[in-house]
Amino acid sequence: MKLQLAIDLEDVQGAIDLIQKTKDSIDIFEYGTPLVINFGLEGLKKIRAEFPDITLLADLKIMDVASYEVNQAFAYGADITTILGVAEDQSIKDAVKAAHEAGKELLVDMIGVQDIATRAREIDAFGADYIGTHTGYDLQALGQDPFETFNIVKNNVSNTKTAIAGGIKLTAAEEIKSANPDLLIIGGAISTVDDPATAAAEFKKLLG
Ligand SMILES: O=C([C@H](O)CO)[C@H](O)[C@H](O)COP(=O)(O)O
Repeated sequence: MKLQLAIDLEDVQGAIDLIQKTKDSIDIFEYGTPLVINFGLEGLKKIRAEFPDITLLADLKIMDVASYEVNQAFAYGADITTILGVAEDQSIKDAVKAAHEAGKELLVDMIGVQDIATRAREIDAFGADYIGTHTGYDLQALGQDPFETFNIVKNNVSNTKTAIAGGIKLTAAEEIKSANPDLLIIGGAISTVDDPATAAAEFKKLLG
């Protein structure tokens, strides 16, 4: 199981400081959607310049013009980018093709998908690298978590690596272990605490 830190901060220097503090424990750093909104891909380029060797995911949550946007993410330094599972089939197929032609990876984010089992099987057939079960902030605020949906996804894919995200805290250790995703994505539970380095190390220890 790999650990991804979602950096949903509102400034690039804060992201750089957070990477510096946590890099011993994190496998993949996510240039989060708030950074994309505030600084575009120029912020990603700055982070790549500071850290040439880390694995960077750009959380673009692409919906259309997939080949172009996927390639832009890679041109600015990403190793992985994201498209929404609710996008058109053609967009997801184009995104997979563009990512693989570039020698990079694509994560399909299932946020907002209603028929999880059917869409998971379809995305599995499209050849995406990761399928991400994701309870967004707006549903976290209503008390929802991603674990039940994750199991539906896991039972409906054969080739695609599984990822899980959405308000996951260390107190969910037993659920994390039982879900056993290929990629555990943690944001606020590391980035908003007083000691992010220790929090990241605790998650890493849990992954074994
Ligand atoms: O993708 C995310 C969200 O939509 C905001 O952009 C978060 O990165 C994801 O939910 C993980 O962060 P936490 O929920 O804070 O763990």
